[in-house]
Amino acid sequence: MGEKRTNLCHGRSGNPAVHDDSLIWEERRRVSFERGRAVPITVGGSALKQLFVYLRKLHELEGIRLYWNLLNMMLISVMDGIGLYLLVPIMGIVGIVNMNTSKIPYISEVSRTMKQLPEQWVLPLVLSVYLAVVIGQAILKRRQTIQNIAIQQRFMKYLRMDTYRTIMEANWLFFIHRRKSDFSALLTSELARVNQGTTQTLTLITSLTFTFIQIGFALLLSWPLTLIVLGCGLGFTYFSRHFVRNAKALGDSTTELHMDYLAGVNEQFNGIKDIKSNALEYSHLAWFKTICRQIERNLVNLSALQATSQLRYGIASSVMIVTFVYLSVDVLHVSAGQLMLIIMIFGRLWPRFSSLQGTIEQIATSIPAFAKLFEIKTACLQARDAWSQMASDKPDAMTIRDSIEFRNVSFRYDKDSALTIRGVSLSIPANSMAAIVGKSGAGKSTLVDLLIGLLTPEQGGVFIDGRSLDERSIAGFRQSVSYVSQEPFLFNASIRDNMQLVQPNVSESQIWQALHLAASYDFVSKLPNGLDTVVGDRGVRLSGGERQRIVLARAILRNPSVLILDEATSALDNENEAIIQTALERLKGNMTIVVIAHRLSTIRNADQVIVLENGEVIQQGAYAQLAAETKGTFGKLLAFQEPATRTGMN
Ligand SMILES: Nc1ncnc2c1ncn2[C@@H]1O[C@H](COP(=O)(O)OP(=O)(O)OP(=O)(O)O)[C@@H](O)[C@H]1O
Repeated sequence: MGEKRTNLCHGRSGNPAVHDDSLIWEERRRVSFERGRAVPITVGGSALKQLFVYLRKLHELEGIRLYWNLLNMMLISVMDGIGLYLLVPIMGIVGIVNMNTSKIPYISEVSRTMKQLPEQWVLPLVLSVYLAVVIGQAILKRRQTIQNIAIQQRFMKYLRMDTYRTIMEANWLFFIHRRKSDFSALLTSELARVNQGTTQTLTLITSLTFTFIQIGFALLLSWPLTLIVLGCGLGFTYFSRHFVRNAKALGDSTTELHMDYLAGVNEQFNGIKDIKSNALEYSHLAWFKTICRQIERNLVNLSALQATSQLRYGIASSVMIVTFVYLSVDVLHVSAGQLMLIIMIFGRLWPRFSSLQGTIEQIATSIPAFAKLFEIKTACLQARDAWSQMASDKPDAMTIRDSIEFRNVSFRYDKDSALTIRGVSLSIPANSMAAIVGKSGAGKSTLVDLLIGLLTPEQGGVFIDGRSLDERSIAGFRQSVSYVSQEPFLFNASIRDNMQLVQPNVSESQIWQALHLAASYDFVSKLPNGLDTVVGDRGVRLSGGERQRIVLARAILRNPSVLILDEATSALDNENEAIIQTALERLKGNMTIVVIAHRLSTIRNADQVIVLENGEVIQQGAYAQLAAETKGTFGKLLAFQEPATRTGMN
């Protein structure tokens, strides 16, 4: 069950100063938290532009449906206004208030018409119209809510698909330089916030529509008072703009914290065995406590900000109502009906301002998520894998007839670092077996990554059958490669599912045949559930050697033109290694095999051995020929391993 991994946890666990470790994490979190707060924010800046990019996309996707939705909203607002409007004559008719409606436009005509009707009909008629309007509005509202959700979810699906595809199409170098958990955070919490931001923006549009229509009705009822309310509302919104700025700053630190939280948690659970075996639980607990505290503080600050902003609107609302009532009664001497209207207008309009403010603050908190999405997507597009630029459908696999050649290939990981591969030239004939050996860090895996086209040479080129491995040929070439990495990966599914992943229509007998070739037949057939055994997270329920053999069987099942094994037999015992050697010998005539092995007994049957040192090929030739050169690097490596081989220790 030897779980192998290379992550930051592992690096940290190697540090004996466990408590210093947690301090470093504390500092990192503090810096990242403060960075989130200290960033100079301009809500009118590029972040807002990114929100508009996505709104434009939403518009592109929904087109006419968005306008229908808007129209629906307007209808609802109009009905809301009519409902409110009808209340006035109703109250007059039933005598709740003694009001003079002659100065209110339209109402006076309606009252006059109603006076001509038989008295017993008036109230039922008005109430029926009122009921019809309110019910109609409720039905429309229901429809609009469903439409809104449908629009949001369609947009969410688009965002998910588009983001996932864009990330998947980025090249390997991009993934090397990025924290993988940031993609998980983006596809989960950050997209949820983007969804919330879009929802809030739609809500803002709805609220604005409602507000404008209600302002229209209010202007009809009493334009001077409406203008006063409007002036106060706008002034108040202007003086509350710092709340929006602070909400965005808190949104920034929320994004940082989500990403750090997910990165840390992922790392720790991937490295749980190291944590438990080295008793590092407490240092990680300290980190977890710190980040939880920061998340808590962040959310409390956000709620406090929103509550303070609403409190200010609440206080302003009371002060203004008191002032209006005083002015209306004592200074303007308005009628009871008019006063009723003033209170109704105020009661309807003022909450609109505070809800608009609240919505704008919520949009501001989600803007950093839009910005993050935009940033990662742009980086992915800039690092788009050459093959994905050419192929939108799965291309056909390529058959290699002649050779794979490296012509004077040089490569470095970062532009400021030294070359990792230096002027390598070599040729691997089709259907032969080549072994790449060398000390740790010599550049073997990098060479293989260049061969597969995961990395692009800085100088020189890789040629397949004399044709450069470029964006036109790479997609087909990748289809013909099976690669078994140093850390064999299995999905948390059954052995059968893991096999079908590479060949969906494979038959049971083909699976057993591949398992047989990979020396796995015996142990799989002895498992109580056979092929249906679930292997656990990354294959954790299997031993390291068993995992390697299943992954090897999966690679063979694909029937590739090129089979690449990067330290794929390191965890096997001598008996199983011998079985795999025989299998490779059998496969050799049908496919090109490239093997990286520290254990030199694995490559005894190789047609060609390539010895790397510091990224250069220092020896190349048949196994026996290089073994005979006892002063050469290969001869020395062999001499070093031979005693161990003799005593069966490797
Ligand atoms: N992602 C990376 N970024 C920067 N440098 C890297 C990266 N991956 C590898 N290197 C460096 O490139 C050099 C060659 O690494 P590589 O993994 O190819 O060696 P290797 O021969 O396969 O080693 P091993 O046998 O230990 O797996 C090493 O010095 C390593 O530090």
